[in-house]
Formats: sequence, C-alpha cells, structure tokens
Amino acid sequence: MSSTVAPSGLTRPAHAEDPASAVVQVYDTTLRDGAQQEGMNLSVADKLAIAAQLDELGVGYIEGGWPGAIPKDTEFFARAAKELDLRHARLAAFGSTCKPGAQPHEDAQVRALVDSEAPVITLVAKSDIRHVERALRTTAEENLRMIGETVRYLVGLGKEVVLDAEHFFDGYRYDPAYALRCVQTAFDAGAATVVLCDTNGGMLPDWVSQVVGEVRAATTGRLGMHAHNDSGCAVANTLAAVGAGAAHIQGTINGYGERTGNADLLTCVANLQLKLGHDLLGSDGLRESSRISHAISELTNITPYGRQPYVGASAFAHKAGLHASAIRIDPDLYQHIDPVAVGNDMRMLVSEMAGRASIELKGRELGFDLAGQSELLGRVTQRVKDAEAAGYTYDAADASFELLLRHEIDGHGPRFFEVESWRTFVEHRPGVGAPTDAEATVKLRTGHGRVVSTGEGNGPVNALDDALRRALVSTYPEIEGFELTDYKVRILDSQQGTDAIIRVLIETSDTVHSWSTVGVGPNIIEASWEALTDAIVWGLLHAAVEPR
Ligand SMILES: CC(=O)SCCNC(=O)CCNC(=O)[C@H](O)C(C)(C)COP(=O)(O)OP(=O)(O)OC[C@H]1O[C@@H](n2cnc3c(N)ncnc32)[C@H](O)[C@@H]1OP(=O)(O)O
Ligand SMILES: CC(=O)C(=O)O
Repeated sequence: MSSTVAPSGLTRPAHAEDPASAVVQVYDTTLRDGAQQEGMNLSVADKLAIAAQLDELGVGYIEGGWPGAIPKDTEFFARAAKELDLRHARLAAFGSTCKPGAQPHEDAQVRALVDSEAPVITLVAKSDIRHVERALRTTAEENLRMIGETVRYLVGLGKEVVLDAEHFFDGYRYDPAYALRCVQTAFDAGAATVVLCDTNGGMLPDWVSQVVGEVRAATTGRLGMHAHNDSGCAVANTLAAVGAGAAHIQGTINGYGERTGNADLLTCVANLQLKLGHDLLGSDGLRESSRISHAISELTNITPYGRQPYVGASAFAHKAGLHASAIRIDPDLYQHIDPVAVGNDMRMLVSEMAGRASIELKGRELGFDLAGQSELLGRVTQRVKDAEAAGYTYDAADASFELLLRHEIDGHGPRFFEVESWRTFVEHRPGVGAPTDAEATVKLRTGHGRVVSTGEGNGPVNALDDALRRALVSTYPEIEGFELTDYKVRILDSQQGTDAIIRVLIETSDTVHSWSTVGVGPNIIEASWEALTDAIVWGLLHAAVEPR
C-alpha cells in the first residue's frame, strides 16, 4: 500500500478502496438528532410510524434513538424488533463510548446499546482535545482508549460500528494531529465509518472541503458528514464533504434538529442524486420525497415549511408574470428541475404580479383552455390587479380566483343562490359573566323559492355562517359536509384605525378538498360574508352539484 502525506504533515497509508467513488450511504437521524429540536416530543408510536416512512423512502440507515438513556428509545428498539419490517434500512442505536476509567462490557450505557439488538451501533466520541480535557475531564490517551476499546468490543459482537466524531471540525482546526488520531483509532478498531461532525454548525463549505480532503488523505476508511445548520450551510457543507471524498451523509427529514437544525436530508439527497449523479434512493424513492416529508410533518405535528427546497409547497410555485410567460413555452426556463422528480407539482399563483400568461396557465390548471382568448385574458388580468390593489389576495385564495375567472368567462359565474339581503346584530346584557350573543338573518332565493333564515353564534360572523347554512341546507344538503377550518383577519391600512380596510381569508374543507376564499370590505362582517359565500359556492361547484 502506498503512502500519502496530508497537508497537516501526517503520513498515512492510502485507501484500499477509494471512498470518493464509493456509493454514498444515506443515514437518517430524524428520530435521534431531529428529536432534539425544541418543542418536538415523539411518542414511541410516532417513532415507529416515522421509521416505516423512512424505510419506504429508501434510506440506508435509521438512527432510532439512544437506548438506555431515554426510556422511550429503549422501548422503541424493543418494539421495532417485533413491529418493523424494514426492507431497505438498517436500524442504528446511538450512544456514547464507555466512560473514562470503565471497560465497555461493564458500562451500563454500552450494554444498553447491545441489548437494543440494533445491528448498527453509532458511538458519539470526543475528537476535540478541548472537549476531552474540559467536558469529559480526562486525558487525550484515555479518550483514545475509550474509543478504541468500545469500537473493538462492539465489532467483536458482530455490530456494524459508526463513530460520530463530535466537534471534529472545530477540534481539527485547533489540533489536527489529535483529531486525526481519534479517527484512525476508530478505524484501527474496526469502525465501518467515521463521521466528521460539525456539532456547533459553524463551518463554511470551503473549510469543510479542505478538512475532509486532508482527513481522507491521512486516514484509511469510510468518512461521513454530520452537519448542523448554525451558519445556514448544513446542506452546502454536506455536499462539500461528499465532493471531498465523504461517502456517508447524515441528516434529518425537513432539517429538524437542535438549535437551527441539521442538514435537511431530502435536500442533500436531491442535490446529490439529481445534480451530481449519485444514485442514493433510486428515482422511485426520490419521487416519494415530497409525500414523505409531509407525512412526517403530520407525525411530528410541525407545520411544513412552504419554502423548503424541492419538497415545499412553494418550491415550484410561480407568481411573476414574466416567469409564467416563459414557463408557458417551456417550464424548464424557470425551474431548476422537473418537480415530478421529487413528487412535487408546479403551481401558478395569480396576483397583482400576474400577466396574461399567468392567467392562461392558472386557467389550464383549473381545467380551462384559454389559449388565444387574449381579450378575456386581458380582462381577467386587469380585474385581478384592480382587486389586489383594493386589498384582495388571490395567491392565498385559489377558490375565489376560480369564481372570478368563471364570472368573466360566462358573465355571471355559478348560480346556486341569489342573496336578497343579510343583517346581523350583537346583544350584550349587563351583568358579570353575561355572554354577548349574536344573531343574523339571511334572505336569499334558490330554485326552490325564497328563504328567510336566522342563525345564532358567539359572534356576528359565526351567526351569519349559521344563518347562511340554515338557509341553504334543505336545497343543498351537501353543505353539511363543509367545515370552516381556518379564519384569518388582517387590517390592511392600520393607519386609519376603525376606518381601515379588512381582509378575511377563510379555509374550508370537506372529505376530498380544502379550499381558500377571500373577502375584503370596510368592516369585518362584510369581508367575512364575501369569503363565506365564495366558500359555499366553490364547495357546491366541486361537489358536482347542479343549481337547484
Ligand atoms: C452532540 C450530540 O448531540 S450527542 C447526543 C446528545 N443527546 C443527549 O444528550 C440526549 C440523551 N442524554 C441523556 O439522556 C443524558 O444526558 C445521559 C443519560 C446520556 C447522561 O445523563 P447523566 O448521567 O445524568 O449525565 P449528564 O447528562 O449530566 O452529563 C453527561 C455525562 O456524559 C459524559 N460524556 C459526554 N460525552 C461523552 C462521551 N463521548 N463518552 C463518554 N461520556 C461522555 C459527560 O462527561 C458527563 O459525564 P459526568 O456525568 O461524569 O459529568
Ligand atoms: C453526534 C452529533 O449529533 C453531533 O456531533 O452533532
């Protein structure tokens, strides 16, 4: 075997295999490092469900937690052995090396790792001499003994051992020779992979490239990268590490993790697979990434981040008219990849920034072929611009836009009912704790005749909603399935105090759809009424109901 001289001056044997050309392993730590995110608290059932999703995605490793330290994680491994039927992934149990002065087989935490029966054990070890001396309060040599003996013990039990070298980059920049000794000690003891961790998350891509390149030249095994996002560079640092020869990446779904999070594994994988030619999940797995990202958001109960690269709801949403006009010719002109590759969709947003091309493409999305209808397109574009200038916002209210478009197409829009009038009043009776009641009356016509209906509620909008539904339900029983799921109010010109313009956005759902409508007016009740009626009309239209 030949030798290489690393820039740090240390001489090491060259690699038996070239990890740069090795297949890059995908190691997910959502259930361990992701769960360290502020506010996240996963039950064992959540963890099992997330593990099943990760396996479906096709990751190579699922780090399930720290058995022996966290009771739920001990239970997770016990149940995973019986309940999970993993097809792609190997389960990894995470824990630390034995304590200073202890033997691995005597160390309760190391025993708990073995008892978890996970085939892969990931050991966190100190590799920054300052942490060894000040946090671990032991000597450089004792830390190397702890690493070497714990790895050797677990390898002897048939485990695949991954060593997470904590604070590696900071440690290497301070004392490269010691950091390298930690890595090589783990390889010499049989570790399959040593993962260089940017634990404090402060590295920059050029620094990572340089350090990984030097470590690769000076040591003999598979290197991995574990990046935190404190400098906003976790994904870039992971790519830089792979570019410099790392062949194992760690990260979390949706970038969950302590402080500012970990490298977002889906973004790393999409970049490596679609741009740099690494086959990590296969095209089938990658196409599942948007769905699985959202499914895991449901399980973690953390609202998905719309602007998340590749898988976010806005990742391929186009608002500017100029973009739409080029996209009409070829979507590739304004998209870095085909969204289908990651299971996402292109969406057109209609707003004051729309041009005729935006309206044409949005129309196509809604099932209308408006190509060549330039007078209609111009009219709709102008109506949208005027309405947005008055306070409407259609990129957050697709359903109201569709009704506007239909109105411009046929001159009236859907005709399920005609409103004659509505009114509402609020009554407060003096007395401590006495409720404030609201009542509303709605008068309208359907094909079945004139209806006058009253409704009650804890506020005027609630009462109006009640009265409107009561007025319509005998003609359109379908509205019983419509549920108002979100209601947002915004004062658009707060300088004017009680005279300000109000915008209301309403989200409504049935068992199939969820749709958003907007209303604008000089008071909250008028704006709400507009958004409420749009919501009912759009719901009836998409429930395939004929006007009765
Ligand atoms: C960089 C990372 O994110 S690594 C993952 C970190 N994750 C967690 O900490 C979550 C789970 N942790 C826990 O449940 C607890 O901290 C436990 C069970 C591990 C330890 O709890 P305690 O025994 O009460 O110790 P405590 O948390 O106060 O301190 C950690 C101890 O581990 C020691 N330690 C830290 N790193 C290592 C290491 N790599 N190898 C061995 N021991 C270590 C510390 O020196 C300290 O020892 P001390 O108790 O003798 O001072
Ligand atoms: C191991 C780990 O989570 C870290 O160093 O950040």
